[in-house]
Amino acid sequence: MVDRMGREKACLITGTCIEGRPVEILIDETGTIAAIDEKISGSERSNAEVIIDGSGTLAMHTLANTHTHAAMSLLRGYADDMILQDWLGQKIWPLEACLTGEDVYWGTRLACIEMIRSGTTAFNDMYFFMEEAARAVDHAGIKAQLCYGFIDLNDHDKREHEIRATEALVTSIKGMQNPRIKPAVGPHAVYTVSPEGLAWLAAYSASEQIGIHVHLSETEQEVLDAQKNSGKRPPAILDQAGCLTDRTIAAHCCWLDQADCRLLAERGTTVSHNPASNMKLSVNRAMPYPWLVEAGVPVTLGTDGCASNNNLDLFEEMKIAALLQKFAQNNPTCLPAEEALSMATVTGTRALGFGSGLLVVGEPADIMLIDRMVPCNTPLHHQTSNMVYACNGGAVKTVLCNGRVVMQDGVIPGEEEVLNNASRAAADLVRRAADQAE
Ligand SMILES: C[C@H]1O[C@@H](n2cnc3c(O)ncnc32)[C@H](O)[C@@H]1O
Ligand SMILES: [Zn+2]
Repeated sequence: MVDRMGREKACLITGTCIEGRPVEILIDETGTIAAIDEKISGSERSNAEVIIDGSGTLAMHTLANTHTHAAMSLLRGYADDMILQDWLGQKIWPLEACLTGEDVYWGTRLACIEMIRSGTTAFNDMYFFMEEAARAVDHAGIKAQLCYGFIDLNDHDKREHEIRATEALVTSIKGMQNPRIKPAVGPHAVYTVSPEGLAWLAAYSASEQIGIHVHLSETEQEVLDAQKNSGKRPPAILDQAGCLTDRTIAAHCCWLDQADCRLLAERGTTVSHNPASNMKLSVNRAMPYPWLVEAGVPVTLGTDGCASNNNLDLFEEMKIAALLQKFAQNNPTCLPAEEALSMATVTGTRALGFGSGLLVVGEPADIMLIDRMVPCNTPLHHQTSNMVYACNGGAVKTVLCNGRVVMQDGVIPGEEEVLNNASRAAADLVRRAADQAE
């Protein structure tokens, strides 16, 4: 907890519940969970200078969004109901050519507010003007792994430009020395990055010991083109360049075959499942969840950007993931609620390197307090079932990140200013793109 002067303070959450057990949670001045007990003892509770009344709530670890493009919140509803190649080529990339750093700042602030409102305090982001995204995450008080979306289209000069942009972002984020913000590298996909670009990114990420965030095997076309152009499937192309590592998060992965899944498992790569985006862009195949689990690949959850989802609510994503897999496998036991919740908490948080994703003593106090007295939590036979199948992010009342309150009883300081600036930035961006097209 931080007071008005910016000093860290110990804090106590009273009156909440963890898995049906009434508890109090003590958070020390470093933002770590110090104690969880039915009643925190008098000597310990006297350390807490701030009390948060959690009565009528359920306390849970917050959620981790492992694939998004946060500033695409400005493009929400701009281009719907199209296939991926047309959506990117005809609508999204022409608009993105007109983006400014200020757009990315306000778009990312807007995305952070939306994520906080729905219980997400850590995300994995790939976009442009990422120094501005880092500033936005810093101001929002949550956690992110940020990378520049590297696209060289097999062009030498573009590649040099993308290399400089990647290095500049990594240097800038390291210089911030903010443990809530990490740099990564972001090869967009095998169809937009040359083998030389991929090899440079692999070597650079290894030397800096930072993550790799990539789109992988999203469409059948991507796989067919890769085979036609190189004789290899997309995971093998990434692997040959050194981009499949235990620091890699690969998004989508809808068109993997069983051998691809085994390769990802051998390399320790994590997958981000993005079911809403995949269905909306109609990629025509569900990510092969049973094959990935059988191979031992960690599977996490991401929303993708707001132009293909069109929100950042991971509660909705948990439900959509569970329903899509059951439907695709014709098996109602596939991806049960407990697994959907683990993907969004434990596996996602670990993949981003922000802790265990568990609400236990010694871990960062990344905590959401969920309203118990709402229809989606009435009755509450099985809490996990309510979280995955009944609730959406609207049930979240209060959110802490590293022990700092970022939303209390539905109030996020500065929200109105962010909404106003994001609306203006979105309108100006669309106007500039229309002028450019004339
Ligand atoms: C960073 C770039 O990635 C683009 N993008 C957003 N969503 C997708 C997707 O589902 N597949 C491929 N590329 C995507 C984004 O618009 C940026 O240009
Ligand atoms: Zn994406």
